[in-house]
Amino acid sequence: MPQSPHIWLAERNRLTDLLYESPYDLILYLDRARVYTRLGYPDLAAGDAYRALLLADEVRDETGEYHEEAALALSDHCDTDPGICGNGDATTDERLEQLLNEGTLKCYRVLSSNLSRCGCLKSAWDFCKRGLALFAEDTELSEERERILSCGKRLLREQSSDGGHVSRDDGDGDEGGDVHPNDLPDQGFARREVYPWNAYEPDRFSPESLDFLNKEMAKVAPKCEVKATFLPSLQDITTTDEEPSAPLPPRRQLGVFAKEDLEPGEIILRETSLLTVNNRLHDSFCDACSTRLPDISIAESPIAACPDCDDTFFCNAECLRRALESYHPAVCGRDVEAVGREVERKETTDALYLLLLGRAIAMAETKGCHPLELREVKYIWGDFVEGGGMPSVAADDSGDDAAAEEREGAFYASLPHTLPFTFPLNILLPLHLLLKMSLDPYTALRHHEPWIHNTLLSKFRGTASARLSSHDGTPEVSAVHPLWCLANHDCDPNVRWEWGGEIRFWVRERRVGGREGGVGKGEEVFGHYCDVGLGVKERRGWAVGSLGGLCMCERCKREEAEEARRELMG
Ligand SMILES: C[S@@+](CC[C@H](N)C(=O)[O-])C[C@H]1O[C@@H](n2cnc3c(N)ncnc32)[C@H](O)[C@@H]1O
Repeated sequence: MPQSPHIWLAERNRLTDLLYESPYDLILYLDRARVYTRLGYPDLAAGDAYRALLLADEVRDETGEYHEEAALALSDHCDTDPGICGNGDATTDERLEQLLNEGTLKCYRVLSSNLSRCGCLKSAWDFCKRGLALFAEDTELSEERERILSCGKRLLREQSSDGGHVSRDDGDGDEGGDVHPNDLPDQGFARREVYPWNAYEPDRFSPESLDFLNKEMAKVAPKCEVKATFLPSLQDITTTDEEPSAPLPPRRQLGVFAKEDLEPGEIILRETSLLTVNNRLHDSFCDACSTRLPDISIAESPIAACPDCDDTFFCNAECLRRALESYHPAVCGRDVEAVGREVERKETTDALYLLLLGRAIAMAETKGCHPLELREVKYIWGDFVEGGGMPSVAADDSGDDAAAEEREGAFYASLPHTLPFTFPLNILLPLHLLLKMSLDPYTALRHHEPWIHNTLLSKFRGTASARLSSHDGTPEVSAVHPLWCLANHDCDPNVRWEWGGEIRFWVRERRVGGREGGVGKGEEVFGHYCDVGLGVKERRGWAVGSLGGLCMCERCKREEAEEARRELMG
Protein backbone atom coordinates (compact mmCIF):
# COMPACT_ATOMS: atom_id res chain seq x y z
CA MET A 1 0.00 0.00 0.00
CA PRO A 2 1.39 3.44 -0.88
CA GLN A 3 2.08 5.60 2.19
CA SER A 4 2.61 9.15 1.04
CA PRO A 5 0.01 11.56 -0.40
CA HIS A 6 2.35 12.16 -3.33
CA ILE A 7 2.28 8.47 -4.15
CA TRP A 8 -1.51 8.44 -3.98
CA LEU A 9 -1.58 11.47 -6.26
CA ALA A 10 0.75 9.74 -8.69
CA GLU A 11 -1.56 6.72 -8.53
CA ARG A 12 -4.55 8.96 -9.30
CA ASN A 13 -2.71 10.35 -12.34
CA ARG A 14 -1.64 6.89 -13.51
CA LEU A 15 -5.21 5.59 -13.33
CA THR A 16 -6.48 8.69 -15.14
CA ASP A 17 -4.03 8.07 -17.99
CA LEU A 18 -5.21 4.46 -18.16
CA LEU A 19 -8.82 5.68 -18.29
CA TYR A 20 -7.98 7.96 -21.22
CA GLU A 21 -6.78 4.82 -23.05
CA SER A 22 -9.60 2.58 -21.85
CA PRO A 23 -12.53 4.89 -21.06
CA TYR A 24 -15.19 2.17 -20.67
CA ASP A 25 -13.32 0.23 -17.99
CA LEU A 26 -15.46 0.08 -14.86
CA ILE A 27 -12.70 -1.57 -12.81
CA LEU A 28 -10.37 1.37 -13.49
CA TYR A 29 -13.08 3.79 -12.34
CA LEU A 30 -13.50 1.81 -9.13
CA ASP A 31 -9.73 1.77 -8.55
CA ARG A 32 -9.57 5.53 -9.00
CA ALA A 33 -12.58 6.00 -6.69
CA ARG A 34 -10.62 4.23 -3.95
CA VAL A 35 -7.67 6.59 -4.46
CA TYR A 36 -9.97 9.64 -4.34
CA THR A 37 -11.39 8.43 -1.02
CA ARG A 38 -7.88 8.17 0.44
CA LEU A 39 -7.05 11.67 -0.82
CA GLY A 40 -10.15 13.11 0.89
CA TYR A 41 -12.28 13.66 -2.22
CA PRO A 42 -15.42 11.59 -1.49
CA ASP A 43 -17.38 13.65 -4.06
CA LEU A 44 -14.96 12.61 -6.82
CA ALA A 45 -14.99 9.02 -5.56
CA ALA A 46 -18.80 8.98 -5.82
CA GLY A 47 -18.55 10.43 -9.36
CA ASP A 48 -16.26 7.61 -10.45
CA ALA A 49 -18.35 4.93 -8.74
CA TYR A 50 -21.48 6.22 -10.48
CA ARG A 51 -19.79 6.00 -13.87
CA ALA A 52 -18.66 2.47 -12.97
CA LEU A 53 -22.25 1.58 -12.07
CA LEU A 54 -23.52 2.91 -15.41
CA LEU A 55 -20.86 0.86 -17.19
CA ALA A 56 -21.87 -2.26 -15.21
CA ASP A 57 -25.44 -1.70 -16.47
CA GLU A 58 -24.07 -1.37 -20.01
CA VAL A 59 -22.27 -4.72 -19.70
CA ARG A 60 -25.56 -6.38 -18.69
CA ASP A 61 -27.71 -4.65 -21.29
CA GLU A 62 -26.91 -6.03 -24.73
CA THR A 63 -28.88 -3.22 -26.35
CA GLY A 64 -26.95 -0.53 -24.41
CA GLU A 65 -25.15 2.13 -26.44
CA TYR A 66 -21.79 1.30 -24.85
CA HIS A 67 -22.42 -2.43 -24.26
CA GLU A 68 -19.68 -3.77 -26.50
CA GLU A 69 -16.98 -1.41 -25.28
CA ALA A 70 -17.86 -1.90 -21.60
CA ALA A 71 -18.04 -5.72 -21.92
CA LEU A 72 -14.74 -5.85 -23.80
CA ALA A 73 -12.96 -3.72 -21.20
CA LEU A 74 -14.28 -5.95 -18.40
CA SER A 75 -13.37 -9.20 -20.16
CA ASP A 76 -9.83 -7.87 -20.63
CA HIS A 77 -9.48 -8.01 -16.83
CA CYS A 78 -10.56 -11.67 -16.83
CA ASP A 79 -8.11 -12.47 -19.63
CA THR A 80 -5.12 -10.59 -18.29
CA ASP A 81 -5.60 -11.79 -14.73
CA PRO A 82 -7.50 -15.08 -14.68
CA GLY A 83 -6.90 -15.37 -10.93
CA ILE A 84 -8.78 -12.12 -10.37
CA CYS A 85 -11.94 -14.09 -9.68
CA GLY A 86 -13.39 -17.53 -9.77
CA ASN A 87 -11.50 -20.77 -9.45
CA GLY A 88 -9.30 -22.10 -12.19
CA ASP A 89 -12.16 -24.21 -13.60
CA ALA A 90 -14.57 -21.34 -14.19
CA THR A 91 -15.46 -20.56 -17.80
CA THR A 92 -14.79 -17.07 -19.18
CA ASP A 93 -18.49 -16.24 -18.97
CA GLU A 94 -18.64 -17.34 -15.35
CA ARG A 95 -15.58 -15.28 -14.47
CA LEU A 96 -17.03 -12.29 -16.25
CA GLU A 97 -20.29 -12.67 -14.38
CA GLN A 98 -18.51 -12.89 -11.05
CA LEU A 99 -16.33 -9.88 -11.79
CA LEU A 100 -19.40 -7.91 -12.85
CA ASN A 101 -21.24 -8.79 -9.64
CA GLU A 102 -18.28 -7.92 -7.44
CA GLY A 103 -17.83 -4.64 -9.31
CA THR A 104 -21.52 -3.77 -8.97
CA LEU A 105 -21.48 -4.41 -5.24
CA LYS A 106 -18.39 -2.21 -4.87
CA CYS A 107 -20.16 0.58 -6.81
CA TYR A 108 -23.02 0.61 -4.30
CA ARG A 109 -20.67 0.47 -1.34
CA VAL A 110 -18.45 3.30 -2.64
CA LEU A 111 -21.43 5.45 -3.65
CA SER A 112 -23.28 5.12 -0.35
CA SER A 113 -20.26 5.61 1.94
CA ASN A 114 -18.82 8.55 -0.01
CA LEU A 115 -22.11 10.38 -0.59
CA SER A 116 -22.84 10.00 3.09
CA ARG A 117 -19.41 11.47 3.89
CA CYS A 118 -20.28 14.51 1.74
CA GLY A 119 -23.52 14.98 3.71
CA CYS A 120 -25.84 13.73 0.92
CA LEU A 121 -27.63 11.29 3.21
CA LYS A 122 -30.78 10.82 1.16
CA SER A 123 -28.82 9.93 -1.99
CA ALA A 124 -26.50 7.69 0.04
CA TRP A 125 -29.55 5.93 1.49
CA ASP A 126 -31.00 5.44 -2.02
CA PHE A 127 -27.83 3.72 -3.23
CA CYS A 128 -27.74 1.55 -0.09
CA LYS A 129 -31.30 0.51 -0.75
CA ARG A 130 -30.62 -0.27 -4.40
CA GLY A 131 -27.51 -2.24 -3.43
CA LEU A 132 -29.31 -4.21 -0.73
CA ALA A 133 -32.08 -5.09 -3.20
CA LEU A 134 -29.41 -6.95 -5.18
CA PHE A 135 -27.07 -8.03 -2.37
CA ALA A 136 -29.39 -8.49 0.59
CA GLU A 137 -26.75 -10.28 2.68
CA ASP A 138 -24.06 -7.63 2.36
CA THR A 139 -23.12 -6.53 5.87
CA GLU A 140 -21.11 -3.53 4.68
CA LEU A 141 -24.18 -2.03 2.99
CA SER A 142 -26.42 -2.89 5.98
CA GLU A 143 -23.98 -1.22 8.35
CA GLU A 144 -23.72 1.83 6.12
CA ARG A 145 -27.52 2.05 6.08
CA GLU A 146 -27.55 2.08 9.88
CA ARG A 147 -24.84 4.74 9.99
CA ILE A 148 -26.78 6.93 7.54
CA LEU A 149 -29.93 6.61 9.59
CA SER A 150 -28.32 7.39 12.92
CA CYS A 151 -26.45 10.35 11.42
CA GLY A 152 -29.69 11.57 9.78
CA LYS A 153 -31.57 11.18 13.05
CA ARG A 154 -28.95 13.21 14.91
CA LEU A 155 -28.97 15.98 12.27
CA LEU A 156 -32.76 16.16 12.16
CA ARG A 157 -32.91 16.28 15.95
CA GLU A 158 -30.42 19.15 15.94
CA GLN A 159 -32.44 20.96 13.29
CA SER A 160 -35.88 20.54 14.78
CA SER A 161 -36.81 23.30 17.18
CA ASP A 162 -38.73 21.01 19.55
CA GLY A 163 -35.83 18.59 19.83
CA GLY A 164 -37.70 15.66 18.31
CA HIS A 165 -38.58 14.36 14.88
CA VAL A 166 -42.02 13.21 13.89
CA SER A 167 -41.95 9.94 12.00
CA ARG A 168 -44.24 9.27 9.09
CA ASP A 169 -44.97 6.32 6.89
CA ASP A 170 -45.78 6.66 3.21
CA GLY A 171 -46.35 2.93 2.97
CA ASP A 172 -43.49 2.15 0.59
CA GLY A 173 -42.12 -0.41 3.01
CA ASP A 174 -38.87 1.46 3.83
CA GLU A 175 -37.60 0.62 7.26
CA GLY A 176 -36.20 3.88 8.48
CA GLY A 177 -36.73 3.52 12.22
CA ASP A 178 -38.15 6.79 13.48
CA VAL A 179 -36.66 8.81 10.63
CA HIS A 180 -38.18 8.61 7.19
CA PRO A 181 -35.57 8.27 4.42
CA ASN A 182 -37.29 11.00 2.40
CA ASP A 183 -36.60 13.41 5.24
CA LEU A 184 -32.87 12.73 5.29
CA PRO A 185 -30.76 15.82 4.51
CA ASP A 186 -29.26 15.72 1.03
CA GLN A 187 -27.40 19.02 0.73
CA GLY A 188 -23.73 18.19 0.99
CA PHE A 189 -20.44 20.01 0.60
CA ALA A 190 -17.21 19.27 -1.19
CA ARG A 191 -13.72 20.72 -1.09
CA ARG A 192 -13.38 23.88 -3.14
CA GLU A 193 -9.85 24.13 -4.37
CA VAL A 194 -7.47 24.23 -7.27
CA TYR A 195 -6.95 20.47 -7.53
CA PRO A 196 -3.29 19.46 -7.47
CA TRP A 197 -3.58 18.00 -10.97
CA ASN A 198 -5.40 21.04 -12.40
CA ALA A 199 -2.91 22.47 -14.88
CA TYR A 200 -5.43 24.91 -16.35
CA GLU A 201 -5.50 27.60 -13.64
CA PRO A 202 -3.30 30.53 -14.63
CA ASP A 203 -1.17 32.50 -12.18
CA ARG A 204 -3.61 35.40 -12.13
CA PHE A 205 -0.99 37.78 -10.72
CA SER A 206 1.68 37.12 -13.35
CA PRO A 207 2.57 40.01 -15.71
CA GLU A 208 1.28 37.90 -18.66
CA SER A 209 -2.13 37.34 -17.04
CA LEU A 210 -2.50 40.98 -16.02
CA ASP A 211 -1.41 42.09 -19.47
CA PHE A 212 -4.04 39.84 -21.08
CA LEU A 213 -6.77 40.99 -18.70
CA ASN A 214 -5.92 44.64 -19.20
CA LYS A 215 -6.03 44.31 -22.99
CA GLU A 216 -9.53 42.81 -22.60
CA MET A 217 -10.51 45.45 -20.02
CA ALA A 218 -9.43 48.25 -22.39
CA LYS A 219 -12.11 47.07 -24.86
CA VAL A 220 -14.99 47.40 -22.36
CA ALA A 221 -13.71 49.93 -19.82
CA PRO A 222 -10.91 52.08 -21.32
CA LYS A 223 -10.47 54.14 -18.15
CA CYS A 224 -10.11 51.14 -15.83
CA GLU A 225 -7.39 48.59 -15.17
CA VAL A 226 -7.05 45.29 -13.33
CA LYS A 227 -4.51 45.14 -10.53
CA ALA A 228 -3.61 42.90 -7.60
CA THR A 229 -4.99 44.14 -4.30
CA PHE A 230 -5.34 43.00 -0.70
CA LEU A 231 -8.88 42.35 0.53
CA PRO A 232 -9.91 42.12 4.17
CA SER A 233 -10.39 38.58 5.38
CA LEU A 234 -14.07 37.90 5.85
CA GLN A 235 -15.52 36.99 9.20
CA ASP A 236 -16.23 33.28 9.45
CA ILE A 237 -20.00 32.76 9.72
CA THR A 238 -19.51 29.90 12.17
CA THR A 239 -17.69 32.17 14.63
CA THR A 240 -19.59 32.78 17.87
CA ASP A 241 -19.28 35.67 20.30
CA GLU A 242 -17.89 33.29 22.94
CA GLU A 243 -15.30 31.97 20.56
CA PRO A 244 -14.14 34.87 18.38
CA SER A 245 -11.71 33.69 15.73
CA ALA A 246 -8.29 35.26 15.46
CA PRO A 247 -8.22 37.94 12.73
CA LEU A 248 -6.89 36.50 9.50
CA PRO A 249 -4.39 38.36 7.32
CA PRO A 250 -5.71 40.22 4.25
CA ARG A 251 -5.92 38.08 1.10
CA ARG A 252 -4.31 38.91 -2.25
CA GLN A 253 -6.86 39.02 -5.03
CA LEU A 254 -7.62 41.07 -8.15
CA GLY A 255 -9.65 44.26 -8.34
CA VAL A 256 -10.58 47.00 -10.80
CA PHE A 257 -8.97 50.45 -10.47
CA ALA A 258 -9.46 53.86 -12.10
CA LYS A 259 -6.66 54.82 -14.52
CA GLU A 260 -7.84 58.43 -14.44
CA ASP A 261 -10.35 60.53 -12.53
CA LEU A 262 -13.89 59.29 -13.16
CA GLU A 263 -16.72 61.82 -12.99
CA PRO A 264 -20.02 61.27 -11.16
CA GLY A 265 -22.61 59.88 -13.60
CA GLU A 266 -19.98 58.71 -16.12
CA ILE A 267 -20.50 55.25 -17.67
CA ILE A 268 -17.21 53.43 -17.22
CA LEU A 269 -17.85 49.84 -18.31
CA ARG A 270 -20.10 48.08 -20.83
CA GLU A 271 -19.77 44.34 -21.20
CA THR A 272 -21.85 41.67 -22.89
CA SER A 273 -21.38 37.98 -22.16
CA LEU A 274 -22.46 34.84 -23.96
CA LEU A 275 -22.02 32.90 -20.73
CA THR A 276 -25.60 33.61 -19.78
CA VAL A 277 -28.71 31.48 -19.22
CA ASN A 278 -32.34 31.82 -18.24
CA ASN A 279 -34.95 29.45 -16.94
CA ARG A 280 -37.89 30.83 -18.89
CA LEU A 281 -39.42 29.81 -22.20
CA HIS A 282 -37.21 30.36 -25.23
CA ASP A 283 -39.10 33.34 -26.50
CA SER A 284 -38.78 35.40 -23.30
CA PHE A 285 -35.10 36.39 -23.51
CA CYS A 286 -32.44 36.65 -26.19
CA ASP A 287 -30.64 33.29 -26.01
CA ALA A 288 -27.26 34.99 -26.47
CA CYS A 289 -27.31 38.12 -24.31
CA SER A 290 -30.42 37.70 -22.10
CA THR A 291 -32.12 40.91 -23.17
CA ARG A 292 -35.85 40.61 -22.58
CA LEU A 293 -37.49 40.08 -25.98
CA PRO A 294 -40.55 42.04 -27.06
CA ASP A 295 -43.76 40.07 -27.44
CA ILE A 296 -43.06 38.16 -30.66
CA SER A 297 -46.63 38.45 -31.93
CA ILE A 298 -46.54 42.25 -31.82
CA ALA A 299 -42.81 42.89 -32.13
CA GLU A 300 -41.83 45.75 -34.37
CA SER A 301 -38.09 45.39 -33.99
CA PRO A 302 -36.51 42.47 -35.84
CA ILE A 303 -36.02 39.30 -33.82
CA ALA A 304 -33.70 36.67 -35.23
CA ALA A 305 -34.25 32.92 -34.93
CA CYS A 306 -31.90 30.03 -35.52
CA PRO A 307 -32.53 28.76 -39.09
CA ASP A 308 -32.14 25.12 -37.98
CA CYS A 309 -34.12 24.88 -34.77
CA ASP A 310 -37.34 26.79 -34.66
CA ASP A 311 -37.48 27.68 -30.96
CA THR A 312 -34.33 29.67 -30.18
CA PHE A 313 -34.67 33.43 -30.51
CA PHE A 314 -32.19 36.29 -30.47
CA CYS A 315 -32.68 40.02 -30.11
CA ASN A 316 -30.93 40.70 -33.42
CA ALA A 317 -28.86 39.16 -36.20
CA GLU A 318 -25.59 40.03 -34.42
CA CYS A 319 -26.55 37.95 -31.37
CA LEU A 320 -27.55 35.07 -33.66
CA ARG A 321 -24.18 35.30 -35.42
CA ARG A 322 -22.29 35.30 -32.13
CA ALA A 323 -24.33 32.34 -30.85
CA LEU A 324 -23.61 30.31 -34.00
CA GLU A 325 -19.94 31.09 -33.69
CA SER A 326 -19.63 30.41 -29.96
CA TYR A 327 -22.04 27.80 -28.59
CA HIS A 328 -25.28 27.23 -30.46
CA PRO A 329 -24.13 24.39 -32.80
CA ALA A 330 -23.54 22.16 -29.74
CA VAL A 331 -27.11 22.60 -28.49
CA CYS A 332 -29.09 23.27 -31.67
CA GLY A 333 -32.38 21.34 -31.57
CA ARG A 334 -31.33 19.37 -28.46
CA ASP A 335 -33.43 21.00 -25.73
CA VAL A 336 -30.51 21.10 -23.31
CA GLU A 337 -32.41 23.53 -21.05
CA ALA A 338 -34.77 20.65 -20.21
CA VAL A 339 -32.00 19.34 -17.92
CA GLY A 340 -32.35 22.49 -15.80
CA ARG A 341 -36.02 21.67 -15.37
CA GLU A 342 -35.09 18.32 -13.78
CA VAL A 343 -34.01 20.29 -10.72
CA GLU A 344 -36.63 20.73 -8.01
CA ARG A 345 -38.46 24.03 -8.09
CA LYS A 346 -37.08 25.20 -4.75
CA GLU A 347 -33.59 24.93 -6.23
CA THR A 348 -34.01 27.66 -8.88
CA THR A 349 -30.59 29.16 -8.22
CA ASP A 350 -28.88 25.79 -8.47
CA ALA A 351 -30.69 25.12 -11.74
CA LEU A 352 -29.21 28.34 -13.16
CA TYR A 353 -25.69 27.26 -12.12
CA LEU A 354 -26.32 23.94 -13.85
CA LEU A 355 -27.47 25.72 -17.01
CA LEU A 356 -24.34 27.90 -16.88
CA LEU A 357 -22.34 24.68 -16.77
CA GLY A 358 -24.28 23.51 -19.83
CA ARG A 359 -23.52 26.77 -21.66
CA ALA A 360 -19.80 26.48 -20.82
CA ILE A 361 -19.76 22.88 -22.11
CA ALA A 362 -21.46 24.00 -25.33
CA MET A 363 -18.98 26.87 -25.76
CA ALA A 364 -15.98 24.59 -25.24
CA GLU A 365 -17.37 22.03 -27.69
CA THR A 366 -18.11 24.63 -30.35
CA LYS A 367 -14.66 26.20 -29.96
CA GLY A 368 -12.87 22.85 -29.62
CA CYS A 369 -11.13 23.77 -26.37
CA HIS A 370 -11.02 22.55 -22.78
CA PRO A 371 -13.84 24.15 -20.72
CA LEU A 372 -11.31 25.51 -18.20
CA GLU A 373 -9.51 27.29 -21.04
CA LEU A 374 -12.52 29.30 -22.12
CA ARG A 375 -11.70 33.02 -22.03
CA GLU A 376 -14.93 33.53 -20.07
CA VAL A 377 -13.87 31.32 -17.16
CA LYS A 378 -10.09 30.99 -17.19
CA TYR A 379 -9.23 34.06 -15.11
CA ILE A 380 -12.16 34.20 -12.74
CA TRP A 381 -11.79 33.43 -9.09
CA GLY A 382 -13.66 30.39 -7.77
CA ASP A 383 -13.32 31.30 -4.09
CA PHE A 384 -10.97 28.37 -3.79
CA VAL A 385 -9.84 27.60 -0.28
CA GLU A 386 -6.35 28.92 0.03
CA GLY A 387 -3.77 26.26 0.68
CA GLY A 388 -6.13 23.82 -1.08
CA GLY A 389 -4.61 21.72 -3.76
CA MET A 390 -1.88 20.51 -1.41
CA PRO A 391 -1.81 16.77 -1.40
CA SER A 392 -3.34 15.35 1.72
CA VAL A 393 -4.26 11.84 2.63
CA ALA A 394 -5.94 9.85 5.37
CA ALA A 395 -3.78 7.80 7.72
CA ASP A 396 -2.74 4.66 5.94
CA ASP A 397 -4.23 1.17 6.00
CA SER A 398 -3.64 -1.03 9.00
CA GLY A 399 -5.44 -3.85 7.25
CA ASP A 400 -8.51 -3.14 9.36
CA ASP A 401 -11.12 -1.86 6.85
CA ALA A 402 -13.58 -0.50 9.41
CA ALA A 403 -10.85 1.46 11.21
CA ALA A 404 -9.49 2.77 7.89
CA GLU A 405 -13.01 3.90 6.89
CA GLU A 406 -13.45 5.70 10.16
CA ARG A 407 -10.10 7.45 9.78
CA GLU A 408 -10.95 8.47 6.21
CA GLY A 409 -14.26 9.92 7.41
CA ALA A 410 -12.58 11.84 10.24
CA PHE A 411 -9.87 13.03 7.84
CA TYR A 412 -12.44 14.37 5.38
CA ALA A 413 -14.41 16.06 8.18
CA SER A 414 -11.22 17.87 9.26
CA LEU A 415 -10.84 19.55 5.83
CA PRO A 416 -12.65 22.74 4.81
CA HIS A 417 -15.42 21.90 2.35
CA THR A 418 -17.31 24.94 1.09
CA LEU A 419 -18.63 23.95 -2.34
CA PRO A 420 -22.33 23.06 -2.18
CA PHE A 421 -22.60 19.51 -3.50
CA THR A 422 -25.48 17.17 -4.26
CA PHE A 423 -25.60 13.93 -6.22
CA PRO A 424 -28.10 15.27 -8.81
CA LEU A 425 -26.44 18.64 -9.39
CA ASN A 426 -22.79 17.66 -9.35
CA ILE A 427 -22.84 14.12 -10.72
CA LEU A 428 -26.07 13.05 -12.39
CA LEU A 429 -27.30 16.11 -14.27
CA PRO A 430 -23.89 17.11 -15.72
CA LEU A 431 -23.91 13.62 -17.31
CA HIS A 432 -27.39 14.33 -18.68
CA LEU A 433 -26.07 17.59 -20.17
CA LEU A 434 -23.34 15.68 -22.00
CA LEU A 435 -25.78 13.06 -23.27
CA LYS A 436 -28.21 15.75 -24.46
CA MET A 437 -25.36 17.24 -26.47
CA SER A 438 -24.62 13.78 -27.92
CA LEU A 439 -21.23 13.69 -26.22
CA ASP A 440 -19.94 10.31 -25.09
CA PRO A 441 -19.22 10.96 -21.38
CA TYR A 442 -16.55 8.26 -21.30
CA THR A 443 -14.41 9.30 -24.26
CA ALA A 444 -14.94 12.97 -23.28
CA LEU A 445 -13.22 12.34 -19.94
CA ARG A 446 -10.33 14.73 -20.63
CA HIS A 447 -12.84 17.59 -20.84
CA HIS A 448 -15.65 16.35 -18.65
CA GLU A 449 -15.52 14.80 -15.26
CA PRO A 450 -16.60 15.88 -11.78
CA TRP A 451 -13.40 17.75 -10.78
CA ILE A 452 -13.67 19.88 -13.94
CA HIS A 453 -17.37 20.54 -13.36
CA ASN A 454 -16.71 21.30 -9.66
CA THR A 455 -14.08 23.86 -10.71
CA LEU A 456 -16.49 25.50 -13.15
CA LEU A 457 -19.32 25.51 -10.60
CA SER A 458 -17.00 27.05 -7.97
CA LYS A 459 -16.19 29.84 -10.41
CA PHE A 460 -19.85 30.42 -11.27
CA ARG A 461 -20.92 30.40 -7.62
CA GLY A 462 -18.26 33.01 -6.85
CA THR A 463 -19.02 35.37 -9.72
CA ALA A 464 -22.35 34.89 -11.52
CA SER A 465 -24.92 37.69 -11.35
CA ALA A 466 -28.60 36.89 -11.22
CA ARG A 467 -31.55 38.92 -12.41
CA LEU A 468 -34.74 38.43 -10.45
CA SER A 469 -38.15 37.93 -11.95
CA SER A 470 -40.41 40.97 -11.45
CA HIS A 471 -43.26 38.44 -11.26
CA ASP A 472 -42.22 36.26 -8.28
CA GLY A 473 -38.81 37.57 -7.22
CA THR A 474 -36.98 34.31 -8.00
CA PRO A 475 -33.79 34.41 -10.12
CA GLU A 476 -34.66 33.97 -13.79
CA VAL A 477 -31.46 34.99 -15.63
CA SER A 478 -27.85 34.42 -14.66
CA ALA A 479 -24.58 35.40 -16.30
CA VAL A 480 -20.86 35.52 -15.78
CA HIS A 481 -19.28 38.74 -17.08
CA PRO A 482 -15.58 37.85 -16.95
CA LEU A 483 -14.27 41.42 -16.64
CA TRP A 484 -16.99 43.02 -14.58
CA CYS A 485 -16.71 40.15 -12.11
CA LEU A 486 -13.19 41.27 -11.24
CA ALA A 487 -14.68 44.24 -9.36
CA ASN A 488 -14.92 43.82 -5.60
CA HIS A 489 -17.76 44.65 -3.24
CA ASP A 490 -18.15 47.48 -0.76
CA CYS A 491 -21.30 48.43 1.14
CA ASP A 492 -20.46 52.05 0.29
CA PRO A 493 -19.87 51.42 -3.44
CA ASN A 494 -18.63 54.11 -5.80
CA VAL A 495 -20.40 52.73 -8.89
CA ARG A 496 -23.89 51.55 -9.74
CA TRP A 497 -24.63 48.79 -12.18
CA GLU A 498 -27.49 47.78 -14.37
CA TRP A 499 -27.87 44.68 -16.47
CA GLY A 500 -30.09 44.52 -19.53
CA GLY A 501 -28.48 42.86 -22.56
CA GLU A 502 -25.11 44.27 -21.51
CA ILE A 503 -23.89 45.06 -18.05
CA ARG A 504 -23.23 48.76 -17.44
CA PHE A 505 -21.30 50.37 -14.63
CA TRP A 506 -21.54 54.06 -13.97
CA VAL A 507 -20.06 56.28 -11.29
CA ARG A 508 -22.46 57.14 -8.46
CA GLU A 509 -23.50 60.76 -8.21
CA ARG A 510 -23.74 60.38 -4.43
CA ARG A 511 -22.23 57.88 -2.02
CA VAL A 512 -24.09 56.28 0.88
CA GLY A 513 -24.81 59.06 3.40
CA GLY A 514 -24.96 61.74 0.68
CA ARG A 515 -21.26 62.47 0.06
CA GLU A 516 -20.48 63.53 -3.49
CA GLY A 517 -19.53 60.67 -5.85
CA GLY A 518 -16.59 60.28 -8.24
CA VAL A 519 -13.60 57.96 -8.34
CA GLY A 520 -10.09 59.44 -8.20
CA LYS A 521 -7.24 58.21 -10.37
CA GLY A 522 -5.71 55.10 -8.77
CA GLU A 523 -8.71 54.41 -6.52
CA GLU A 524 -10.45 51.03 -6.52
CA VAL A 525 -13.81 50.71 -8.26
CA PHE A 526 -16.29 49.01 -5.91
CA GLY A 527 -19.61 47.52 -6.97
CA HIS A 528 -22.12 45.94 -4.63
CA TYR A 529 -23.28 42.34 -4.29
CA CYS A 530 -26.30 43.17 -2.12
CA ASP A 531 -28.86 45.94 -1.65
CA VAL A 532 -26.84 48.67 0.08
CA GLY A 533 -30.06 50.30 1.33
CA LEU A 534 -30.45 47.50 3.92
CA GLY A 535 -29.15 47.43 7.50
CA VAL A 536 -25.83 45.82 8.32
CA LYS A 537 -27.23 42.42 9.40
CA GLU A 538 -29.44 42.05 6.30
CA ARG A 539 -26.67 43.24 3.98
CA ARG A 540 -24.22 40.76 5.41
CA GLY A 541 -26.81 38.00 5.16
CA TRP A 542 -27.41 38.73 1.47
CA ALA A 543 -23.76 39.10 0.51
CA VAL A 544 -22.43 36.11 2.45
CA GLY A 545 -23.13 33.71 -0.46
CA SER A 546 -21.13 35.73 -2.98
CA LEU A 547 -18.40 36.85 -0.58
CA GLY A 548 -17.85 33.59 1.26
CA GLY A 549 -18.10 35.16 4.75
CA LEU A 550 -19.38 38.23 6.57
CA CYS A 551 -18.49 41.52 4.90
CA MET A 552 -15.77 43.45 6.74
CA CYS A 553 -15.89 46.72 4.79
CA GLU A 554 -15.49 49.97 6.76
CA ARG A 555 -19.23 50.67 6.66
CA CYS A 556 -20.10 47.20 7.98
CA LYS A 557 -17.55 47.43 10.79
CA ARG A 558 -18.78 50.92 11.76
CA GLU A 559 -22.47 49.97 11.70
CA GLU A 560 -21.85 46.69 13.53
CA ALA A 561 -20.11 48.61 16.34
CA GLU A 562 -22.95 51.17 16.44
CA GLU A 563 -25.55 48.38 16.68
CA ALA A 564 -23.60 46.67 19.47
CA ARG A 565 -23.41 49.98 21.36
CA ARG A 566 -27.17 50.51 20.95
CA GLU A 567 -27.92 46.97 22.19
CA LEU A 568 -25.66 47.52 25.19
CA MET A 569 -27.49 50.69 26.12
CA GLY A 570 -30.80 48.86 25.89
C1 LIG B 1 -16.68 38.63 -8.10
S1 LIG B 1 -15.18 38.25 -7.31
C2 LIG B 1 -14.35 39.79 -7.27
C3 LIG B 1 -12.98 39.68 -7.89
C4 LIG B 1 -11.98 38.90 -7.11
N1 LIG B 1 -11.40 39.71 -6.05
C5 LIG B 1 -10.87 38.32 -7.97
O1 LIG B 1 -9.71 38.30 -7.53
O2 LIG B 1 -11.17 37.86 -9.06
C6 LIG B 1 -15.80 38.01 -5.70
C7 LIG B 1 -14.78 37.55 -4.68
O3 LIG B 1 -13.91 38.62 -4.34
C8 LIG B 1 -13.70 38.68 -2.94
N2 LIG B 1 -14.25 39.96 -2.44
C9 LIG B 1 -14.96 40.86 -3.12
N3 LIG B 1 -15.26 41.92 -2.36
C10 LIG B 1 -14.72 41.70 -1.16
C11 LIG B 1 -14.69 42.41 0.08
N4 LIG B 1 -15.30 43.57 0.24
N5 LIG B 1 -14.04 41.87 1.13
C12 LIG B 1 -13.42 40.68 1.00
N6 LIG B 1 -13.42 39.94 -0.12
C13 LIG B 1 -14.06 40.44 -1.20
C14 LIG B 1 -14.42 37.49 -2.34
O4 LIG B 1 -13.49 36.43 -2.26
C15 LIG B 1 -15.46 37.18 -3.38
O5 LIG B 1 -15.85 35.86 -3.35
